[in-house]
Amino acid sequence: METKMSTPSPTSVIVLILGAVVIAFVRAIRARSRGQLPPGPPGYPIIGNLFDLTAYMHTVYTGWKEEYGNIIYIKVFAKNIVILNTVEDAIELLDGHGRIHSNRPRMRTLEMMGWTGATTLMPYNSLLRRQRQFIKMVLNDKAVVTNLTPLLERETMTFLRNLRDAPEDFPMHIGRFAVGVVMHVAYGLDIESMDEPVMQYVRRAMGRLVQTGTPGSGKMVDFIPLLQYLPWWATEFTRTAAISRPEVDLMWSVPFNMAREKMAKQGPSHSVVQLMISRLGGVDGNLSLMDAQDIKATGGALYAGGEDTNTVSLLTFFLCATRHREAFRRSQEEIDRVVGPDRLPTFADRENLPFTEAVQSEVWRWSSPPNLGIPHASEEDDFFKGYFIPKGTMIVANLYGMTRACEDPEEFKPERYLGDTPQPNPRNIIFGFGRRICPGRKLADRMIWLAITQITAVFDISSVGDTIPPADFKPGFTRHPMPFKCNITVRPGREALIR
Ligand code: HEM
Repeated sequence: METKMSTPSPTSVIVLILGAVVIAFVRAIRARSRGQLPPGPPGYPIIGNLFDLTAYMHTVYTGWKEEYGNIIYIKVFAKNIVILNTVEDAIELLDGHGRIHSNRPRMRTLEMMGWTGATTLMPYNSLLRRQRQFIKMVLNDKAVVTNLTPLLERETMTFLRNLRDAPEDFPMHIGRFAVGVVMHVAYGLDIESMDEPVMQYVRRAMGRLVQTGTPGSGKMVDFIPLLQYLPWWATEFTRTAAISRPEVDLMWSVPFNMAREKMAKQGPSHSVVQLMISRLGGVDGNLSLMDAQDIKATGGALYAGGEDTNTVSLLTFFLCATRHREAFRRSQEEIDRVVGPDRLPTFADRENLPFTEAVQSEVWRWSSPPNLGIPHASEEDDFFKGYFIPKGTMIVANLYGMTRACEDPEEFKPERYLGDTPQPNPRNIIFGFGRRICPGRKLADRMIWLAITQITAVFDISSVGDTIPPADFKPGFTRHPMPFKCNITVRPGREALIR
């Protein structure tokens, strides 16, 4: 644990806070003098909308939309925040004005926890572009189809087997499936069991990250940067950050070293970390310290970006299958009709299974895995739809709100994507926008499709007795359903499909 920070006196802390307050005030006056900011709820002098921040900002923003419209402005201390509530505005601003709005705000919460350098946190600079290029080489549409299909088929079969053998542990099997795919894609490592030592390191750091919640959802250090200089023992968060840093260091280093060793023995696999090591000249020890750190950070970001989002997607699928039996049965009937009982559905069947496709879409719309996009930041002043967006503004896409801009948003209705006037595809929302759009979206789409479709073909899923699990979710960056139970049984005549 790092304990070496010097301890500031109470006077210097007060001076630091007063300094931040004065800077906030001056910046606010300058911003207002340059143009009209978007509308938003009134805040208090100096602290702005601080008291509006909660762990459920997505529902707050969605409620504000009724009152203030599609583009909303709030301010917390010196930080300008613009919330985008519609897909059209998000595409126009984050994609159309992508040159200006592709940066990330400093996320000091995460930096203090040791995540500096991870793709997700990087400013839009040449190093970030290099990370994304390497990720793209492994996860572009064509590579995902040609190189990763055997991996997805293998991992899905393990998932089916685990569900058959211990159905009550379905949340654990979901986690294992997501880990199996992501560890392979990120590092080229095949994980047999969640008890492997490397997974202990990875899960410890991830557990703390997931608990931390949405960037910008209320940690004071994200709004008063000077607080980062508080001693490690001063607040609950500084203590958490101090514990997290060595954990993240291990999470990044241990699988990186394993990938490097494996590669030295077997040659490079189709994985981002191994590709980066080989292209940056590192198998035989020639990797510079900076490159090594950059590769570790990319691996860590891939794991963090891919594991939890996919776990949440599948937990939500099981929740929906339990709550909405008719939709699940209709999907089963479609698969039975198209594929028959004697084999598992494969990607070759995908275009002939429109209802099952619609189930996947509706799972992602009904509960967008991340409630909010990862914030973008503006590199320059900009004008958008008559509003002034000052340089440095944090721009948040309200994914939850966007997926609810439809008729009966709380209803689970896959039919909304079928027929003559289908509703827009949630895949154009939940993966974010512009130059920072999720680079793992094609992989996520295929891995979730295969898992959902094969599980539907093989298993019956139902409630335990008459208890229908509620649609309750934990707070946080991703939308985890509250723990729930369901019955999972192999359908009669389908036993032989699980090998
Ligand atoms: C259902 C699954 C997933 C969802 C919903 C999702 C969603 C997102 C969103 C909303 C962003 C932010 C985009 C923006 O800034 O506008 C993002 C970024 C990112 N995602 Fe995903 N993601 C998923 C799966 C994956 C997978 C499988 C991987 C890789 C294995 C991955 C890796 C990343 C990375 C590295 C970033 C950061 C990109 C950057 O900052 O430039 N994600 N994802």
